[in-house]
Amino acid sequence: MTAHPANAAPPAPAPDDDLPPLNHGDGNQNPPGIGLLALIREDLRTHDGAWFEPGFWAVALHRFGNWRMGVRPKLLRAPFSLLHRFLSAWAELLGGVHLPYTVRLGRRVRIWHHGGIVLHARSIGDDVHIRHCTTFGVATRDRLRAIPIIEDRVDVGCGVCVLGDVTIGHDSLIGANAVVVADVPPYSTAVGIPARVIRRAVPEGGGS
Ligand SMILES: CC(=O)SCCNC(=O)CCNC(=O)[C@H](O)C(C)(C)COP(=O)(O)OP(=O)(O)OC[C@H]1O[C@@H](n2cnc3c(N)ncnc32)[C@H](O)[C@@H]1OP(=O)(O)O
Repeated sequence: MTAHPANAAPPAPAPDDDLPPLNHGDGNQNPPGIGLLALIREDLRTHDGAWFEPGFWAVALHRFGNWRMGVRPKLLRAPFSLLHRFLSAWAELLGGVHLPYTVRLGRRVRIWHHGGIVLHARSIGDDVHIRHCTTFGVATRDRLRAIPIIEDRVDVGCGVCVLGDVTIGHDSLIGANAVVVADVPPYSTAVGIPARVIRRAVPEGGGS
């Protein structure tokens, strides 16, 4: 005998229901308090004026994709969203940097070199450095919201993977080819697979 719908067990929660939704929709992932052009000029300075670098294209297009022009109606954004999708698809194809518009991206983020870079993070802080063949993303396909947070001033070596709902604490260094699957505390140097902290350089006074 089947249970009456009113008595049926509630559906099981999805494995990542404990995590906040991704930053889709109308949210603006650009840093507050600075206009689009000033932001892109700052990104260009961060990339040493190298406007031809795919890392700069990826960051500038991300800024453009989140530009809201101070108007709310989505209709006005639609043509720009399409343009953004088209340009970023081409930039990704040519430069090998995938930086979704849903990532909350800090100021002065520098992407060195290009190729094999996939940055599906919840947020990337200010003054973060990223190199070729770096991946930020999910650890398993059943937890699609479980993606990393990269705090301010993190320096990510080439070939690094940061997987799942983990946080790389600010002012940390991640060694080349490390695979990070657990939180890294601030001011750490982490290396290896799985990454382990080999050093912590907390400034005098304890840092923040
Ligand atoms: C074209 C380009 O130039 S692109 C730029 C490429 N460069 C990068 O990506 C920079 C990434 N930097 C690194 O990987 C560095 O080695 C760092 C930052 C992790 C560590 O540098 P240092 O502080 O000088 O550490 P140091 O060289 O003293 O090594 C400390 C220990 O970690 C080990 N180690 C260092 N780097 C790594 C690594 N990537 N993976 C595994 N172990 C490592 C060392 O063998 C050493 O081990 P031991 O104590 O058992 O001898």
